[in-house]
Amino acid sequence: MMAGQNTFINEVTAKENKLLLCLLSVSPLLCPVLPSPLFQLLLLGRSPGLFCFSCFCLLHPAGEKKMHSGRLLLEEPIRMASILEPSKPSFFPAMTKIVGTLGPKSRSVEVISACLMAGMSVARFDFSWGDIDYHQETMENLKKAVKSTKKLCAVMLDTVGPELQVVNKSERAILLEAGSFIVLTPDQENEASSALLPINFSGLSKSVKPGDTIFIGQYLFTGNETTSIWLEVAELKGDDVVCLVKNSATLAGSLYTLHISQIRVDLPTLSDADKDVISKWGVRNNIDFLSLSYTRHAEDVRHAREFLSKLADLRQTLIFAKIENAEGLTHFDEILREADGIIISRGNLGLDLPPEKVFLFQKAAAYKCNMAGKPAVVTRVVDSMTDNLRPTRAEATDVANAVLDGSDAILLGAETLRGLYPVETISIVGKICSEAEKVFNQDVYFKHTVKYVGQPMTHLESIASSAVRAAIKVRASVIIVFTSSGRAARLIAKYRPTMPVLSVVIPQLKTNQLRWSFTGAFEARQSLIVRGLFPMLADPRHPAESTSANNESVLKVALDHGKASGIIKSHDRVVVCQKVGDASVVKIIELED
Ligand SMILES: Nc1ncnc2c1ncn2[C@@H]1O[C@H](COP(=O)(O)OP(=O)(O)O)[C@@H](O)[C@H]1O
Ligand SMILES: C=C(OP(=O)(O)O)C(=O)O
Ligand SMILES: [K+]
Ligand SMILES: [Mg+2]
Repeated sequence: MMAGQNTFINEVTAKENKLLLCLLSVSPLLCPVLPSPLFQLLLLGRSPGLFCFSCFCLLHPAGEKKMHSGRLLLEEPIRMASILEPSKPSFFPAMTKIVGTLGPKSRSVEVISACLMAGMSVARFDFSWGDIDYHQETMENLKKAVKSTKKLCAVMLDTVGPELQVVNKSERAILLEAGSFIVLTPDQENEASSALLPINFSGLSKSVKPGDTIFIGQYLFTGNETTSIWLEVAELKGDDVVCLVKNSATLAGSLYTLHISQIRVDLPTLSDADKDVISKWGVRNNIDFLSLSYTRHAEDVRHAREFLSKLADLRQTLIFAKIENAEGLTHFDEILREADGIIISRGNLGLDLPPEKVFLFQKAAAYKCNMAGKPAVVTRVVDSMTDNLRPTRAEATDVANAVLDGSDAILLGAETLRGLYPVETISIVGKICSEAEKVFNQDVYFKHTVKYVGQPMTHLESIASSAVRAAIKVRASVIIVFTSSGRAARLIAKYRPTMPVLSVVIPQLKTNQLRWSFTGAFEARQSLIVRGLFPMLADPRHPAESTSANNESVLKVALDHGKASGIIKSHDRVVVCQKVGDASVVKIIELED
């Protein structure tokens, strides 16, 4: 041991828990000589005056096996008959999270409750459609559903941004014939008809040229409907654009999205209407996530953050950049640095990119998010379930691939908003995710991530990765992590443990000089979009200091919670990540009866 560093052999004895293993802190210099893989380190502490040691002894490059080929699918041959065996029921639908867009078919207390029970953990309110009052009514129902089901749900506000829309006030269906011509006009006084469509953008004729392609589809178009049209720009006439209709279709509904491939729309990413909605509806409902539609530059995220920072508690709102077009794709790296998470918005991206390129963006973007430890959300997975009880085979396979690609969450749009089977959709998507998680090659992923992070790691990162490694080695049924800011829990999730992570959010008392309040609610809800994290709010009456006695009593509550929900059973092993005094500890406990 190096001078000045203590070796701790902890005697942590929870009343009902037998301590299996608990170790010590070691100098990093010693790591190479420790047997590898060693059951992982445990301690990160502070000796008087200086941060000392974090020991990171697993996966030291020396002695490690060479990296696998990198396939993120289990390499062991899969026994064919095992595919037909029914899956064991589990207390939670999947580690991958499901974001549901709430709307006409999913706004009653009953349906929202059923969505929560089926596994939806984030509710998306898309302001491209519906006004503040409409969404507030839905919100009130969500609150009732959360209360009655006792399922926590985060709230995401999705902006309109520079979305081009066609308004059909009369809502009468519009028949369009291939080969005919139609005029797009910014004059919104006009009624929509098969000869003329009013749009919300006056700069269209300055943005396009003859030969350009324009797409118009109903709000949350699904890609397998006959209600979308492709147009070719034929002629520009002042502010109007004359187009040739390329396919016959009937436009249905009150609102359509218009998309011009690879054209920059000169409108702000956060519009005045968005700012108004955020400062009214967003503030009133303490939104957990802002889904920033059509993020095209890192500056868009910085601007949104500055705006949120002035709105009371929305300082804590996380910003998810929606990458929906080629411009956002081009600036992806800088956007990722600035954003808290990414939405791979395949609805619009699927129009802006050639179809054969979409998968590559998804894989590259999810990977970059994983390495940055920021959540990746994939949209538009089971469009056909809007009208059908089962997804197509391609869709079912696509959901599984999104999980293997590393997504944290799946975002459902039309399927839950106006679909006939919102609850069934959530349930089926959850089941597919869960099956994919089982064959996700965690070993390859883990090693790659550790290598990517490099050395020296931050103390917390080494603790987090070690907790995951230890949990897998001892086949723990769950990892329990104590966290205040949520950072420790997110870092554990970054290493994609195969077991659920119970993140025990310890509230902290704070003041804004006017009133006292507790932190914790935002942090708990915000982990509901991260793969594998299951938050639990500790009782705020519980003292926040991480003394042994306090930790033990919170741990007991967490274990009881885990047992009550069926995630922890007698004789299970559990890995716990917490601070004791100044030292961060990873300990492994084995439960008795
Ligand atoms: N109130 C608490 N009691 C015990 N341990 C804690 C508490 N808050 C955080 N920890 C632990 O402290 C370590 C450092 O975490 P920190 O960076 O402070 O995380 P966070 O910001 O998530 O609280 C982690 O091991 C975490 O599990
Ligand atoms: C989710 C998407 O965006 P929107 O807000 O248009 O539904 C998408 O484009 O996939
Ligand atoms: K939107
Ligand atoms: Mg979109």
